[in-house]
Amino acid sequence: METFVLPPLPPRLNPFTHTLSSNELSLFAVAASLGVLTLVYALRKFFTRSNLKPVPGPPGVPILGNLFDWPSEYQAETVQEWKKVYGPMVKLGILGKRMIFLTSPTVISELFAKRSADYSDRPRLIFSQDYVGLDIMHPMTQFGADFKQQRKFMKEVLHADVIRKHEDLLNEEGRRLLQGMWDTPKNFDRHLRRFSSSLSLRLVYGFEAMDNDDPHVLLAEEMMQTAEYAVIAGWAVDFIPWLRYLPAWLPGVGWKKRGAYIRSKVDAMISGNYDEVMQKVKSGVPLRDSFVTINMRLAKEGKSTYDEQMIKTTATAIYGGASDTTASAGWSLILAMLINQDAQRKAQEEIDRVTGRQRLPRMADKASLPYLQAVVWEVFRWAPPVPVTLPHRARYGGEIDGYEIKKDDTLIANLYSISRDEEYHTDPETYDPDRYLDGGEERTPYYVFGYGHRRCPGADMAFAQLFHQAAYVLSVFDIRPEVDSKGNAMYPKPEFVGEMVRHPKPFKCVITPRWENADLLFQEDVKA
Ligand code: HEM
Repeated sequence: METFVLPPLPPRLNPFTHTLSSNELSLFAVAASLGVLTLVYALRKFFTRSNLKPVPGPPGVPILGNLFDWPSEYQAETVQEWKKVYGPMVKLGILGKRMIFLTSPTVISELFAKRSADYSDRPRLIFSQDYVGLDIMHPMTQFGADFKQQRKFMKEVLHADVIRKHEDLLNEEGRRLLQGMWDTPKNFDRHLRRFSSSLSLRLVYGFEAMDNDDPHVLLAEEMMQTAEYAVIAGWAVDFIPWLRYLPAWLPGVGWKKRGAYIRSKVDAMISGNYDEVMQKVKSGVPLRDSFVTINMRLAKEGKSTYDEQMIKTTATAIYGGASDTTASAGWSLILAMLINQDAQRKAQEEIDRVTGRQRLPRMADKASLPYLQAVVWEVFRWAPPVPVTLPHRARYGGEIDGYEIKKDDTLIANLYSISRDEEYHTDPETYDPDRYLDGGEERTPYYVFGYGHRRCPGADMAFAQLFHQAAYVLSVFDIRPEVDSKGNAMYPKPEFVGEMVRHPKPFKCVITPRWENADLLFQEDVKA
């Protein structure tokens, strides 16, 4: 098969929303489409008059609209600034498509939770869905029968009770994380990355990743990168659907070949890992029970309603949804503990009261560790790993607070805006676990996982994983700032980057054992 190297990513845009990539677009297509659009726009304006208020937003330019306003970096923060000018809903129009950012907690929960059936579809993206084949992956599946079946399957395997059954896995990977941080504390970010990848790989396929160069981790990363490229790079055919009928040999239609190439990568991830598990099972190679082996067995025994294709794609969606997001949360936890020494000390004192420094915490200790729970929730709020939801499509037109929503509008909730809403959270820029405790009574930020039918199906697992990581790391290590030549502490400024998943910029810290022989905790687990 013909292969080629992916070109550097164009300016990054939000998933599912696109600007035009010049190399893909024929001038003819643009000119013709602009003419048609102008006419359609004028006619529409004339014939459709509504008493509802139009959603406000930056003014833009004729036809191209807000193409040049699209925030390709720091999207959550930019939308938060727009909120101050335009209010709870901010509209951007690009080439006749309407994209509405939702910024207020009440509007978001009204549309995505209360009216979830109307606003839980995904926009139709010809390139990534038809050419790359991502339509069968849960995050991209249109709202309908397939989506509901996938969701049921996900709920069954990611339910809190099921997560509890994986405690041995969390313990094993947690100990390996501690050993890595003990041996090379400066590489804490790599150890956390491996912890997240390996945990997801083992849970889904039963493969262990001993380091970050493990071929399964590399394949998954490549697949995620190419899939993200397919979604966010910006493809003319998504704006001008008739471009799909042009033959692939025409200049400017190279995107068809590129789609096939990306599809081969995605297929390799979907089928490669699955086939390897099948092969190992057939040859009697011992494998830990995983999502794939359990469901393969059930299907073989005729006890499952899910076929092979469903098992494969769900496995890929779980791995894809889990690994980057949980790694991001893991780094943010270390950063939060570093710059909030007081919170770190309080969490460590609470852990010590429960374990007596004689063992590592267990899941059953969760109820006795309310401060640690608050520490974890506050990490999710202070640094939301997925600051804006994936885009939702309005299946019907509607009205909210006197504003008009049109059928096919793309709606994106800025979850970051909720985390910074002063009516929701006091002094929102400050990291403060106490806000949920001792009569603080602020709402637990469940919203960081989204709302309604599209709420993150991995929320319980994500919480369990970060809680476990926090409990283990804070049992054994102190996280301190570096000091300069005069002995002054050098606290990093918290800064975050990333599009779909946002994570802290690299930072330094000093990680040391809390006492001599603290390693006995994870090497022997004295009273496990
Ligand atoms: C730090 C942890 C995580 C955060 C903050 C997070 C957050 C989110 C958010 C905000 C969405 C989009 C909701 C929407 O479009 O309205 C989402 C979707 C999704 N997440 Fe997560 N997530 C996390 C971890 C996980 C884990 C551990 C898994 C799998 C085990 C997972 C699987 C998914 C999937 C499959 C979707 C697509 C759902 C759909 O389209 O219906 N996520 N997540």
